[in-house]
Amino acid sequence: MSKKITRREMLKLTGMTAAGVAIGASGFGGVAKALGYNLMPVDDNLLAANKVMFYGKHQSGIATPVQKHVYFASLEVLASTKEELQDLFKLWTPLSVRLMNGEDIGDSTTNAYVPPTDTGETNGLDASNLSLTFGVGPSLFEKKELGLAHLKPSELKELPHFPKDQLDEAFCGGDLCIQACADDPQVAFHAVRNLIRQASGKVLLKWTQTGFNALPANGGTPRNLFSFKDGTVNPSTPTDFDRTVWVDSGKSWMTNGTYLIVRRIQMHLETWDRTSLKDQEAAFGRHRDSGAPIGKTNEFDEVDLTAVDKNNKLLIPEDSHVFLAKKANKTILRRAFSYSSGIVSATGAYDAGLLFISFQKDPKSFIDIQNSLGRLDRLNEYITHRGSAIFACFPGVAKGSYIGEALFTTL
Ligand SMILES: C=CC1=C(C)c2cc3[nH]c(cc4nc(cc5[nH]c(cc1n2)c(C)c5CCC(=O)O)C(CCC(=O)O)=C4C)c(C)c3C=C
Ligand SMILES: [Fe+2]
Repeated sequence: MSKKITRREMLKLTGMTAAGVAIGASGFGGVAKALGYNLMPVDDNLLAANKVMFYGKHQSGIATPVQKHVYFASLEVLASTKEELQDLFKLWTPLSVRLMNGEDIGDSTTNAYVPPTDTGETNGLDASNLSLTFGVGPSLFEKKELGLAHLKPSELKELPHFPKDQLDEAFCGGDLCIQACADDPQVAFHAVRNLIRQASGKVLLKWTQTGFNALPANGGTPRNLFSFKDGTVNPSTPTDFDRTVWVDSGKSWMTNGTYLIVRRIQMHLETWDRTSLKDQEAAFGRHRDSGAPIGKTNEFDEVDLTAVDKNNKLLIPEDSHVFLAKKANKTILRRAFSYSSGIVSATGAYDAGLLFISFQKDPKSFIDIQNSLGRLDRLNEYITHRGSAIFACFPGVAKGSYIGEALFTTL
């Protein structure tokens, strides 16, 4: 059985690295071995209840059916060499498998005089369909000390300023991200908390956001805080995902990876709640209760942008959200969560809205859709974009490999 790394021992390890102790060409792995650690891969436990697989061609948390909760963390990297960062991902790999198995990150502590290895707040809970998705932001490649500049994909650029953006730096950017999704909020939080704790001195939390989804018992589309079904038109088949989400083979270290775009969008519930149902439906271009396109009956009926009423008036208004989004003729995977984070102190309004997360093989698809929504989208009256970040999500991890290996082994 592999020897687990306790926090105290980890502090010794990270402390040594941070202090610049010569650790030789084999880096962290060498030090770990010398101290008696076994960084052998941990397996997905096929018998674990409510479990999402860690290993695979693609990372979890993308094609994984959306869970009830998210804990999204954007991180600043403090590691000062590429090897240090690589070692961090090597360390996070077996810990992530354990977390997604619903296990503690280490053996339970028998010595009451040291802090427990695992923080412990998920004791008694199962894996709760935890998924973990790791990505790297454009700013990581600008850190000269890491020497990664030549590996930055041309698609990985900070997003342009969009009309109506009112971004708050407190919810923007990041060198790394961890998207932890689970059906229990404490399981998602615990995963990020323990990964960060074991990475002491290597990363700092930059910003975080929790979110939730109201998943109907019959498995239907969740409703957002404006009460509309959100996520109806989305890729669903493996062919759709190949077309829309996964970076094609031959595209360097990003092959089988994808680009994650996150936008923290405040939804002005007070204004919405004073709006007539007719105007609410006109803003989206869909009926609220059924989720059907205006003029149709069923949620999944085709959205026909040319359909007219008896007066030859477009059924789906030209300035509606759906009309403009569809008009861009680009596809993305939307995997959003609602959020509620108290109030905006300056106004007393709800700080609530949508943690919009999309995955696409090329960020240009998102940019084209957002530009199409632009100043015209009737929804703009009710929403404000407050946060924004983009991350390149690694391909999936093969057993025996580690998160991000393709990036670190490309010359
Ligand atoms: C740039 C991409 C998009 C942003 C930002 C965005 C914000 C946003 N959307 C809703 C609610 C709904 N969006 C719906 C459809 C829809 N939205 C986008 C893109 C963005 N939305 C696309 C590509 C589509 C699909 C268009 C199509 O082809 O039909 C819908 C309708 C139901 C559905 O298909 O999911 C809703 C509802 C909110 C509240 C919001 C910001 C807060
Ligand atoms: Fe939308």
